Amino acid sequence: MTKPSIHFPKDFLWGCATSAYQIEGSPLADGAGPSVWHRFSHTPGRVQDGDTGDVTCDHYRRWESDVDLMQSLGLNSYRFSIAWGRVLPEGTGRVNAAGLDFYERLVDRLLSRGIQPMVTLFHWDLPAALDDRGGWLNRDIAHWFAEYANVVFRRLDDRVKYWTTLNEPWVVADGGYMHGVLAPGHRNIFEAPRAAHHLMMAHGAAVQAYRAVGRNQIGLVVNIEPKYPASQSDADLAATRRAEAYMNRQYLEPALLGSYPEELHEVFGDACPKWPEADLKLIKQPIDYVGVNYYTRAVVRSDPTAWPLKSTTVKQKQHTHMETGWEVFPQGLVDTLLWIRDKYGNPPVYITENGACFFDPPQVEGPVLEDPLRVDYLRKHITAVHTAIQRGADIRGYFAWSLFDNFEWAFGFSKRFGLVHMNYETLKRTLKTSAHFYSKVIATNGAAL
Ligand SMILES: N=[N+]=NCCCCNC(=O)[C@@H]1[C@H]2[C@H](O)[C@@H](O)[C@H](O)[C@@H](CO)[C@@H]12
Repeated sequence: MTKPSIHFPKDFLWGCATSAYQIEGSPLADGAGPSVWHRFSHTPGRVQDGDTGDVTCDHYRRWESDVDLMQSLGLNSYRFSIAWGRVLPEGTGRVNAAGLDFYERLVDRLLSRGIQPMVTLFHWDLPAALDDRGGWLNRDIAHWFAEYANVVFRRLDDRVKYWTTLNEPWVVADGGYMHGVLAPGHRNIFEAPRAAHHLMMAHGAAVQAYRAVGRNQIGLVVNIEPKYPASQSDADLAATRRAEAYMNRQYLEPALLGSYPEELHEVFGDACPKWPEADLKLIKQPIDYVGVNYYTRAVVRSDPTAWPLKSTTVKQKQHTHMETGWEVFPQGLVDTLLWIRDKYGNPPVYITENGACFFDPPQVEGPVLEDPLRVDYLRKHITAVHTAIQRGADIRGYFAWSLFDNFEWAFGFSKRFGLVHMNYETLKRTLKTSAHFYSKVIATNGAAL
């Protein structure tokens, strides 16, 4: 039987995603102020092998040829983030013209190559000067973030059609304030929900500011990891509900519904704050789309000894090279997209990140490096997106994570997610077979899957 031909909607965005601290390098160049990730990566023991973002892919200096590489792949869109500290070195007040100019030149070159920019305002690299003033623990950060957003909107909204306020606030609150494994490295259950709330207030303040000056689209990017109970026992079902509320609903629901899931009281206990209604009203600014970052699912088992969720995830068979063994589970992406369709009124959705790190075979020299596991992962997950579209989900684009191998936060350079291999000594970019595969998928709008 011939395979039914797959076609995506006519104006579907096909892109790759990156973030400033992970690919740019030159974190202090041309007047830029340091971020919390500059400090964190320069603190011994915080990042594997002592890796830092000082050079990484050197995109800050190689951006022109990198945009030409994107064009050669046939991308019609590119998702990247702006480093807040390049634009406002102290986080507020003085604008660093050189920093803003860098991003303006990048946007102009992308557009000249027929590539639509999708710009993230915050992808974890908070200016260190603001962390010194409390960072995400200070309610004033909503105003600081709106001030920064306004500077960028006024310069670029005539050319940037797709804006994102925050990338994955869950990771910042959970990694940076609950477990302390990411910048700024706090381990405090009383801080985590406050950081989470102030992140969402900043999101709302930036969207509110955008409506006064912007004419295009703005949204929020969340990581969604669907939770499946390890058994139908009451304990496992309750643990699964807590895990889903903590990761998947804690940010989406204040943004879309103006309320927090009740299960958060079970997670945070007496650390669970009570917020004024006005805060929730600010957070619930109408947005134009939801960005979904999908990597894997979690099979959840109750574990009363596990902090703070009292649950653990059960490792599954086929998984990627992530330490916690992210399972390859494309059905989870279908389930996630239909869950959003049904639970939140079928909002426009972009898959703003999807990809995998595998232990790619030893990097032999040559024009193309073989990465069959990543090709298989991308094929299955892009097919899952198509399945969800056929079942009525309003999906408008897909961004592979990531264009290049890059700085994978606390894992440093040990994890490779790129469709393009990065030689960190020579900075040579080498296409992997997944890059060629993705090019064909884009060129045929999905038919080559
Ligand atoms: N779903 N799930 N699973 C568990 C939670 C995952 C949270 N981490 C991410 O999604 C990060 C996102 C980040 O934007 C990017 O900066 C990171 O490089 C990638 C790869 O790590 C992903």
